[in-house]
Amino acid sequence: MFLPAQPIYPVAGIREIEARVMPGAKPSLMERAGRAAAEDAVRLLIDRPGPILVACGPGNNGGDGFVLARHFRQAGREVVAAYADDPARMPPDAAKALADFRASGGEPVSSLPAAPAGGWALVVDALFGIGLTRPLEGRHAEWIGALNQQNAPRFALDMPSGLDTDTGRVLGIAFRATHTTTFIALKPGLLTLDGPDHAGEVSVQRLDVDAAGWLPPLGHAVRPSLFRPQLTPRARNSHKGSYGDTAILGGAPGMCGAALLAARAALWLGTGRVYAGLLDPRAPTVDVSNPELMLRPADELPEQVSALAIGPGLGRSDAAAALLARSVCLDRPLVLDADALNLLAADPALQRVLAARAAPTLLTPHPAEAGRLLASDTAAVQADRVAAALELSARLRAEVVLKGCGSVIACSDGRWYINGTGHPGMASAGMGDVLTGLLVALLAQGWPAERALIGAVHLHGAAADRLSREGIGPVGLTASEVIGTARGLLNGWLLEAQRNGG
Ligand SMILES: NC(=O)C1=CN([C@@H]2O[C@H](COP(=O)(O)OP(=O)(O)OC[C@H]3O[C@@H](n4cnc5c(N)ncnc54)[C@H](O)[C@@H]3O)[C@@H](O)[C@H]2O)[C@@H](O)CC1
Ligand SMILES: [K+]
Repeated sequence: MFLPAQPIYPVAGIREIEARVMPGAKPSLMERAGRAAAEDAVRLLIDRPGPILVACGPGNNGGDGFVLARHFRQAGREVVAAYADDPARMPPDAAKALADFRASGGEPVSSLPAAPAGGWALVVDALFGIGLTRPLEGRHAEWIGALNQQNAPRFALDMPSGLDTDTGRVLGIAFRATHTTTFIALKPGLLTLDGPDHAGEVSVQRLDVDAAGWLPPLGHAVRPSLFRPQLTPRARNSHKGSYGDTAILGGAPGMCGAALLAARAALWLGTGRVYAGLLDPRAPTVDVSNPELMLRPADELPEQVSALAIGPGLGRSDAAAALLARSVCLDRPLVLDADALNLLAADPALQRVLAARAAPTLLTPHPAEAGRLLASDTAAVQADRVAAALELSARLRAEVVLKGCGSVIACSDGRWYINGTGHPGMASAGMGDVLTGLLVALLAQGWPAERALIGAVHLHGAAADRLSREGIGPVGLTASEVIGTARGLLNGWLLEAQRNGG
């Protein structure tokens, strides 16, 4: 269960590792890649007889395709390799892979053949990998369009062609894989933005390369092992003061629900005492479904809380701005969400105060909020989510989660993570408020900022994933439902850690 975290490298990192490993590599990395991919295909994808279509491109990704095609030929499968570029311009390793394919009796065809009567057993995309530099067009784009129409498992080698390796952006058109086998290590483009919709299931074939040994990674895929050290049993001799006090600030007129959702999430995730400070003068004084919560006017909150969050339902009134300015000055772990981020974006002086805080600051923007904070826009943020999250983190000296498909967590020292849990059913009202509540609960219980952020983001998505496996979502999943399941998952992990000697 607590699998080690996997490193993620952008193109430059993969190239650096390859340059170090390749000179002495026997068999060549391409030979290893093609063979490993063929093994994955047999193990995971091919469930019927019939021919296999391999579309090969002009570079080394095409070379991987020819190695895979040769292995299938040698295993007695019928293979059609399609190749439409100039063989004279192939890089040497790929040219050798083509020659070996020919030596095995294969001969590439130069146009994409129509599917046989019974369909392809497998469609393999070996057109482009990490060397894609511009949008696909012309014949390559047509081929991808046609491959995407095939009623067969679709298998991408290293990257789905057309998907930018570093950012997950589709350049023109991209292959829609049911499975991607990626080589050496994960790449950000497989995990964020359009990546998950195009990569399908992802497996990593390391090709006997110890990537982290050659180049220490800055990026990692989020795994529970990253917060495993926090999963320690509660002491029997403890009391509610042992698990922190937290305050959620927000709840302007018409938006009390947001603050109450965050407060409920903080309570259900184990905080000792939870205050909700509400701006609405007509706000309820008790939450009848969670009478444990202490509801107060926003300006009457105790200042000695263990951690606080501001933003859910905050609005942008003068009172909200004053509350934010006060919160930033408290020497406590602080989560900023929603309109707290929008108010901060409009106040450069407050940004300077925030960046000088000694206690941890955690920001939970969606792309539009991140765009405002960076004085750019949503499109610019989405164009490179990892870079945007890192820039925000460095500028404001904060731990940041940039929400969205493949949430990116950035730390102010340059390390980053991409989360893989969650699904589109989470695109619904109140989901962000619940994340804020989960996060502040972990902070109040003493989790260090980075682990709390990783833990809350992972847990939030994992709870939604579990619910959708039970038929609750993706359609119609509500934020309230995530809270109870998140609690169940955290308790399950605690138990498991305990059983394993935690
Ligand atoms: N470098 C190596 O030794 C290894 C590479 N491997 C494979 O090789 C891939 C990288 O190989 P390459 O660097 O040759 O890159 P690719 O094979 O991804 O593609 C590069 C070629 O495509 C062209 N190109 C880029 N964008 C294009 C576009 N939009 N339209 C038309 N042509 C375009 C480039 O000019 C270049 O000729 C990896 O993804 C992996 O699959 C693996 O075999 C492992 C070892
Ligand atoms: K590919």
